[in-house]
Amino acid sequence: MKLPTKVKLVDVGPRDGLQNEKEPVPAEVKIRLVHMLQDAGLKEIEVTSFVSPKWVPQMGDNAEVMAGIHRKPGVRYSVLVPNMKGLEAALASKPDEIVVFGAASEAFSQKNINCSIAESIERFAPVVEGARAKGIYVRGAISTTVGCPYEGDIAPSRVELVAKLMKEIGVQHIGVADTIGVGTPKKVQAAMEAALKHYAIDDVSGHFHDTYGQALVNTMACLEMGIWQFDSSVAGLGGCPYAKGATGNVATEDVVYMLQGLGVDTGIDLDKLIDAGKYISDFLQRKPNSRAATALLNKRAG
Ligand SMILES: CC(C)(COP(=O)([O-])OP(=O)([O-])OC[C@H]1O[C@@H](n2cnc3c(N)ncnc32)[C@H](O)[C@@H]1OP(=O)([O-])[O-])[C@@H](O)C(=O)NCCC(=O)NCCSC(=O)C[C@@](C)(O)CC(=O)[O-]
Repeated sequence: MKLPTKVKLVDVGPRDGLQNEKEPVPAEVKIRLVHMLQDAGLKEIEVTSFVSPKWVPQMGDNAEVMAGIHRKPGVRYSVLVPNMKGLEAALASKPDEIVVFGAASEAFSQKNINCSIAESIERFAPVVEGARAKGIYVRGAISTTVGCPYEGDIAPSRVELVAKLMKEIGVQHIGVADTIGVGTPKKVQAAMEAALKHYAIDDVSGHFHDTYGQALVNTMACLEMGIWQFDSSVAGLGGCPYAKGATGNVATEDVVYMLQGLGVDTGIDLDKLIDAGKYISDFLQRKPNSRAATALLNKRAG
């Protein structure tokens, strides 16, 4: 089995991880979490989203959080942007990367961003153009690539179509998301193959929620295809407000532990990462949702 020799993890904890929290998480806590993640060696952090605060109140402090970060050289800071209003606000906070986010399912597109897939592409086109004109890298996330909470199974052809549409408007990288964590390895590989019809292997990443405990094995299935970029969330935080019942992303700690065991370089210090996960979990008054973090914290406690 030939695996990639290095893997890039984007920690989406501060954004995807916290967006669904009911109680407000103060900006200073989010900023400290970002600082702990960068100190642990994360090279890209998805910090926040410039969406409507009526839709996702938890991200209403986007500008404050971005302004409060002491940026570390070599670390990229990305933010979600759904439309031109979001882009204008995001540009002021100088992200390295923006993420436009669509879906392979019509129903999810309507619930999440209040428009059809075709309308979303029309909205994204000037966003992509505006960001790229400023030299900002544009990633596209495709939600519900395996299953949708409203439509059920999603065929790979639907993923391929959205990847094609995103490519046509200049999106530079595609994140293939299993929003509700229903995927199993072959289904996830099929969704990835659909995206790879329009994007090179270096421009595709995986974003797996862990609802059914499949996220790590799905990550492995992608590694076997040569995919080397993944989103993950410290302490397994998160979930999408418009995907009821779905749990957080695969825990960054679990992915790092697996990759260390496989001899694949991530540049991440697992001990420091566990500290970051413990910090935010303590704040939220719960245990980290990571098997590796739990085991290593138990070991630390003796
Ligand atoms: C897309 C919209 C804005 C459309 O929402 P809309 O209501 O159709 O938008 P609108 O253009 O009609 O505007 C309505 C109001 O929102 C305001 N507004 C409009 N845009 C913005 C903006 N950018 N920033 C701040 N305010 C904004 C706008 O100014 C107006 O304010 P009002 O006049 O009523 O006072 C809305 O549906 C929305 O914000 N949705 C966000 C949903 C979201 O954040 N979901 C979670 C992130 S996606 C995710 O988690 C999945 C992912 C990426 O992780 C991958 C996976 O796992 O699947």
